[in-house]
Amino acid sequence: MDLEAIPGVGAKTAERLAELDDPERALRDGDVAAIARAPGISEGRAARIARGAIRRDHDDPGGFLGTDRANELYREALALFQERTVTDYAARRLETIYPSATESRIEEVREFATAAMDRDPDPAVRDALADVEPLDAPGDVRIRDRCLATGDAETYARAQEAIPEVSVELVDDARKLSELARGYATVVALDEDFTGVEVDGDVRVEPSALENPAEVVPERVLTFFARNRDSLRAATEVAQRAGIEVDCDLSALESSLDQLDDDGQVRGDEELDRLTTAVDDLDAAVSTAESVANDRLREAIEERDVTIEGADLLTLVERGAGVDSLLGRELADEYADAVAAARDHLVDALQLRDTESIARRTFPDEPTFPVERDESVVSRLREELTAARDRRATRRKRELAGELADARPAAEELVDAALDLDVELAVARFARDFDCTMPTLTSADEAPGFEIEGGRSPLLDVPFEAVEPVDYGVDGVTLLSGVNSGGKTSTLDLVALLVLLAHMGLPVPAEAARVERLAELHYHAKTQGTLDAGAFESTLREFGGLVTGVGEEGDGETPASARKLVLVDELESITEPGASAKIMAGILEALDERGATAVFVSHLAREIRAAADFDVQVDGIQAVGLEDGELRVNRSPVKGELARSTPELIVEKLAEDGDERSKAFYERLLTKFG
Ligand SMILES: Nc1ncnc2c1ncn2[C@@H]1O[C@H](COP(=O)(O)OP(=O)(O)OP(=O)(O)O)[C@@H](O)[C@H]1O
Repeated sequence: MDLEAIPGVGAKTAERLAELDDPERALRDGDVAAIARAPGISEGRAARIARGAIRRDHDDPGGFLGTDRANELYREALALFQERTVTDYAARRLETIYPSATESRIEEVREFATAAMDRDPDPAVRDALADVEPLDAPGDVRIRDRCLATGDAETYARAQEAIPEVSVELVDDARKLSELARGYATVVALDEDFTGVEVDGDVRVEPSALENPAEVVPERVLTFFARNRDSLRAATEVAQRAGIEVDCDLSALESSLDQLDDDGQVRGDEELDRLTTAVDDLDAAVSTAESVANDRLREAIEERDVTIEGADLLTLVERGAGVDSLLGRELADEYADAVAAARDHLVDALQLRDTESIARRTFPDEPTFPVERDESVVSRLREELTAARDRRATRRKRELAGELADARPAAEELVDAALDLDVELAVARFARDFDCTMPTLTSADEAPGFEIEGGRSPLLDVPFEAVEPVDYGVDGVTLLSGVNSGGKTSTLDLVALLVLLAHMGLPVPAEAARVERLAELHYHAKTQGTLDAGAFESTLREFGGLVTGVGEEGDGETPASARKLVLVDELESITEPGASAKIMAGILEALDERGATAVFVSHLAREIRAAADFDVQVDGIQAVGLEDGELRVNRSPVKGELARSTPELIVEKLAEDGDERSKAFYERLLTKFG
């Protein structure tokens, strides 16, 4: 894959990405977390790269988000999904979903989202997801008790590549091989020529070892599964609870994982545990056995009156014999009993089997007091037990690694499926939390503009339950008038949000929605206060560029602006009211000529309409009345109605309620609003 073909990836970034284990897979899967593991690539950048790769796959020119406010709303929309993920992976992965103008991309996400909406956001699955993480491939396993040996330079290089966990040694003769066998517990010779060479130590000739690395280093497999055990267990639970189909025998995987401890050692093997405990407890058990013998013997001696004839005593003294020979003569049976008890204790305490006969020789047959261990026998016993333990551990490691080696791809699939489920569940929760539907996308020829029924923005500053549904549809250039705080800005936000979600391929918070498939969304937020001359000029330039499509690509037949949705909030505040009404009228005329869809929120709707040379559509967010000094508002704009402003409403109220004399004054005032 040519990484530099991805939009936004230059030579340097391509080099960094190439350092990943499998950059193609990461990019293909939009795995932002994996891409961010490349050196010097932040998560934000990783998300941009992943989006770039998707854009390349779909021939998507990008650039849907035409303004800062559009971009800001996209971020807010994305955050609503990200809040509903459990894993970091899923949160990052969601960043690959972006508003696109390309049908195939939108369709791809729509298919995914439609299936996701059927998912049941079960809290138990949510809990299980908390421990699922992308699998970590340990690259730092180093095995020091084994080495590979070869006399061939090419095999040497292949071995280093295939099994980097062990050291590879160049050997040309049996002498070198035997030197190695002294330094390593096991030497695996890779050349057929070494067959039959007599060398002391564990030297195996295995010419096919490089094809089965797991047999030489079962630790590779075991460490991988040990490191990822928690994540795999959690993913297993997720799969079981959510009923995800994976090509993996989950109970076999679970039982294999149960046999591993955190550092990749085999656990739960009785024989291995017995041998390990025997090695660990050997010294203590020998000391206790010694005490058993001595306590018994001391007791026996204390209980006995020894009578010895003078002549015998004399012989003993003359021979220089010690008290031991007296013990042998007088207390032979008691000594034998005491030593037998000590030997039994040792064999029982350490649960010895194959090494029982060696263990019994720890205490001598010849009577002595105190009874003492034979250190050389204890050493031999230790060696035998340690070797048996290591043999058992290696065998079990090989067996378990054999069981697990083939399970790795399935394990990867399992974790991927669980992580992907988290992304789906975030979409499912969003759809449920905000009563969503899948929007319809139409081409401008089929139906231009947008049509929203019962849209409710989750971005409002009121709890979602309190959000009143809004119906609104626009096709062409429209002015949106409305009472103060009636919800004009909120309506633009709602329209922009729905348009963005629809172009992301995601469900929208509305009873029904239809949106024209657009190339760009230009949403201009309200300007704070009058602009100075410079800022005014640059804003005007921006609109100039927008309406004339300068520097932008059209598709030849339709002018570029025709596939842009333009949303503008109170542009009048950029300069004095008289001038801004004229400017806005001019912008609307230009947009109208190009067949664009645009909604301009303005308090100067009347003035703009008067200044425009075409019949501008004016819609209004109407106050239904004043209640206790508070406006009651119909949040759905009424088509073709210029909304009465708040001052007008108050004048009207005074004209109705005032006394006869002042009433005439208010009525006259009211006519001014015309
Ligand atoms: N659909 C709705 N449901 C419930 N509350 C809403 C809705 N739309 C708007 N509001 C409430 O009305 C407030 C004012 O809305 P918004 O700022 O959109 O009005 P506006 O007409 O743009 O105001 P201004 O005249 O100051 O520009 C919002 O902060 C929100 O609390």
